[in-house]
Amino acid sequence: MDQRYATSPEQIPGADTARLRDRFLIEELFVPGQVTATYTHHDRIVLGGATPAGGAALPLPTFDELRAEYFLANRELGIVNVGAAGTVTVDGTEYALPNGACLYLGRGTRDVVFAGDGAQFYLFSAPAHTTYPNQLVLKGEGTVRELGDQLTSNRRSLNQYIHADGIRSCQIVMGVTELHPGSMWNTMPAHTHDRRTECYLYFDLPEEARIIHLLGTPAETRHLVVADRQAIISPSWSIHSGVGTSAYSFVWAMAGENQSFDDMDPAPVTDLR
Ligand SMILES: O=C[C@H](O)[C@@H](O)CC(=O)C(=O)O
Ligand SMILES: [Zn+2]
Repeated sequence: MDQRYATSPEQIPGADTARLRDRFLIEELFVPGQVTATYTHHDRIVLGGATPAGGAALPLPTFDELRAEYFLANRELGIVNVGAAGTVTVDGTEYALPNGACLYLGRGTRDVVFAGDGAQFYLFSAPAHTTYPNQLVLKGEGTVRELGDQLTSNRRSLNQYIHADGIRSCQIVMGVTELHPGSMWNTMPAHTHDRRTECYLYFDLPEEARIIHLLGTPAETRHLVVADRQAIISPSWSIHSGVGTSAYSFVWAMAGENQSFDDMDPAPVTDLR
């Protein structure tokens, strides 16, 4: 399991490209036949991918770093399938996850088994104090918010799946934003939320395209060049916004002090440096 300790905004000035990528970018999540995981000490989020292959079922292991008998002993998990249709079997109950479906698994869920060649299950987990029920929601069946404008190249549909008015959880707030064709910008004007860490998994970006992802405090920004199906960690003090050389989608997911989606500190465009 990849371990990433927490970073402070004081570490941003002077960080070169390699350092920024080591700290904030996860380049490979979907490795056929494997479950990958990164433990970030920002809000103790674990994110990764489960990619079944060769017709074999792929169990979710526990990891030494968790000091837990099984992965979900003290945690909850949000899953979004960004690949072909697959299944997740949870303590004997099979859930079918077509592309774009989101499954929530509560604390205490013991056995989690992924299956389906071509399925790519994105995993986002946070510590949980109690058990909320396991629940599945299909693509487009959450709360949908239409954001942005063609004139500012940021028309996008934001789907909220795990949130206060949808699938309930202890900490996780999770959904998928889809850029409309011809729109390239997400989350601009940008924001921070000092009470939550957020991660983005960019996907459905053409192979030759890239996203220029902005991070840092509003007064001290940097960028990462991000390829398809790579993830970024955005500490509470960092903006998280990107522009693609092509349209794309991303899974956004947060954990921390509260679950209030609109608890954001705006970072006006004219304040960015
Ligand atoms: O705190 C919320 C997150 O940054 C995202 O949900 C923003 C987003 O998906 C978008 O603007 O398209
Ligand atoms: Zn945010």
